Amino acid sequence: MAKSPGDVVLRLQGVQRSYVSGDGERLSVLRGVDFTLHAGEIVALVAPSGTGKSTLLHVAGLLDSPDGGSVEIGGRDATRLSDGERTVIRSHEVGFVYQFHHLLGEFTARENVMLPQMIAWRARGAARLRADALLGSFGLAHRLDHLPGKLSGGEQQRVAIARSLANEPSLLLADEPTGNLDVRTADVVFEELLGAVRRSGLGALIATHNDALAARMDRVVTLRDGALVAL
Ligand SMILES: Nc1ncnc2c1ncn2[C@@H]1O[C@H](COP(=O)(O)OP(=O)(O)OP(=O)(O)O)[C@@H](O)[C@H]1O
Repeated sequence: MAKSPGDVVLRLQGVQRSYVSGDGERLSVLRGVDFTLHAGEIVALVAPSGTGKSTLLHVAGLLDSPDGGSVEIGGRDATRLSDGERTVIRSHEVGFVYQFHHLLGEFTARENVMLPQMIAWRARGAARLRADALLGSFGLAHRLDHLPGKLSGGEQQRVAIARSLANEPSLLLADEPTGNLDVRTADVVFEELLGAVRRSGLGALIATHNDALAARMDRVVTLRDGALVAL
């Protein structure tokens, strides 16, 4: 659901997550992450490889549960909800974009953007209209019936971005969303992503290794010793 500018869309408090490796050793990746993201705000997450960016995005997007702390989306602490309630929040409130598009190869561009809407119980006709409008806004009106395998890398990633916005989430989480594209295409697609996010008024946390892309966002944070700090 769209939020008013300034509304808190994501609040992490004291979030901890560790992994136990094969030889029984514990690796504490997140050691007390505090973070607040508001509607209309785009934040870059820039940190060296292996410091926990993906872990943080998975926990923030309710794909993974923290060992400690709270994850509030739209004012509700997801760590206190059932799996079913978390799934509903994830599908209605959170959009994800990954480095690799993860489109379903046997479905067309339009169908890939319709699917999450139908899973969230939107009527087929309305889902189709929204898919066509979204894909059109990314310059893909002539690619609606194409299978992902018939699209260029940039087009595939645009479809993935359109899909992430299909259910009008309040929160967008992106993990190297243009990291798999050549520099020029990455630049264009990233600009389109930022434009779409700004128009939607949602809050976005976008992990990138690219300082130039990070500089186009509203603020930059990094992970240091398992905590999130401003850069
Ligand atoms: N399921 C897992 N089991 C054990 N260790 C894991 C698991 N997932 C991640 N890790 C470890 O946790 C640390 C953080 O991983 P994560 O993928 O979050 O880092 P990242 O900052 O996203 O890295 P990159 O930029 O390379 O994608 C790494 O040392 C990784 O090996």
